[in-house]
Amino acid sequence: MALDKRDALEFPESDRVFLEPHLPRQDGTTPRSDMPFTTLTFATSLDSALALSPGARTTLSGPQSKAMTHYLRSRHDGILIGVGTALADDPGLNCRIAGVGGYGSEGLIGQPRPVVIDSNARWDFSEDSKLFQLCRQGRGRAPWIVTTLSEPPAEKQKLLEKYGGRYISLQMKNSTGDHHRIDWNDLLLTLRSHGLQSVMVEGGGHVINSLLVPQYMSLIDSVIVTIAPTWLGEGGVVVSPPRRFDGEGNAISAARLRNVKWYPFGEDVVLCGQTQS
Ligand SMILES: NC(=O)C1=CN([C@@H]2O[C@H](COP(=O)(O)OP(=O)(O)OC[C@H]3O[C@@H](n4cnc5c(N)ncnc54)[C@H](O)[C@@H]3O)[C@@H](O)[C@H]2O)C=CC1
Ligand SMILES: Nc1nc(O)c(N)c(N[C@@H]2O[C@H](COP(=O)(O)O)[C@@H](O)[C@H]2O)n1
Repeated sequence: MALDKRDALEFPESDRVFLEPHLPRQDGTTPRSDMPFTTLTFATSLDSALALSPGARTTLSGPQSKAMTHYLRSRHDGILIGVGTALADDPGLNCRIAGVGGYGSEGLIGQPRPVVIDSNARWDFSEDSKLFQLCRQGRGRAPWIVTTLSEPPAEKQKLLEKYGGRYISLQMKNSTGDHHRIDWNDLLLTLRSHGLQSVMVEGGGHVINSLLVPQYMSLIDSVIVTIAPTWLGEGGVVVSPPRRFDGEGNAISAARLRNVKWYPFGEDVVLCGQTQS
């Protein structure tokens, strides 16, 4: 297998220092032993949009913050998206930083495990999907797909397993009365039990908005958001969690970050913070 550095991204050591306090510990220990260290990270426009429309792959990050995101990928065991993102983007979800597996070194060290929430196995992937191309090139791992089906489609399962991926079956949570959502506690516990000590949740809108609610906020250990100097306009996929109200019925902010730091990064700014003190 050729180990080709030509298309690798560079992320200099000097730029890594500021991120360190916001990242999973290097020794692999986690704040809670049964849960992965969970980072919420995405790129947004000034009008809080992730993409121009649900089906549109939209570039927001400039070159420096894109390299930063790939460094984040190298520092997490898993990278999680929803099926809407898989369908829209045909993403690679690998790490293309110089020096990680497939980009200047052997094996898959530094390559995160893609995890796709796809309750009803809607994602119609094939050998040609970007993720599997990268697997064949030794530049990425096959996905784990989280489904609520107890028997996922056999053909898709076969293809996944051929590349070392798998379906993970989880029951829908109904204790909150929401029969359409996988419970984040169950999901993260399951991923930890499958060996992921850290997970970065990358999107899209439904995934992020379902995590940014009071009952799950404490599961997020770190938030790292790239803000690009652009407005995408109406009709975009937006990060806007459900409204909250105080005891008197007045609207209050849905979520607020603490311990916030801002870092200019090329034309973008990267915001790091925590959902709790
Ligand atoms: N700018 C950025 O950093 C990113 C942008 N995106 C963009 O976001 C767009 C896709 O976003 P969305 O359409 O909102 O799709 P999505 O990626 O959030 O997936 C939504 C689907 O995932 C499943 N899902 C999510 N949470 C679930 C839960 N808790 N339980 C059960 N099922 C769950 C449901 O089937 C839902 O329809 C794409 O255009 C993509 O390019 C995606 C990731 C990052
Ligand atoms: N950090 C960031 N900046 C952007 O501008 C983006 N559009 C995204 N999107 C996310 O990255 C995935 C694509 O990854 P590959 O380049 O294919 O590996 C995409 O699916 C979104 O999750 N992120």
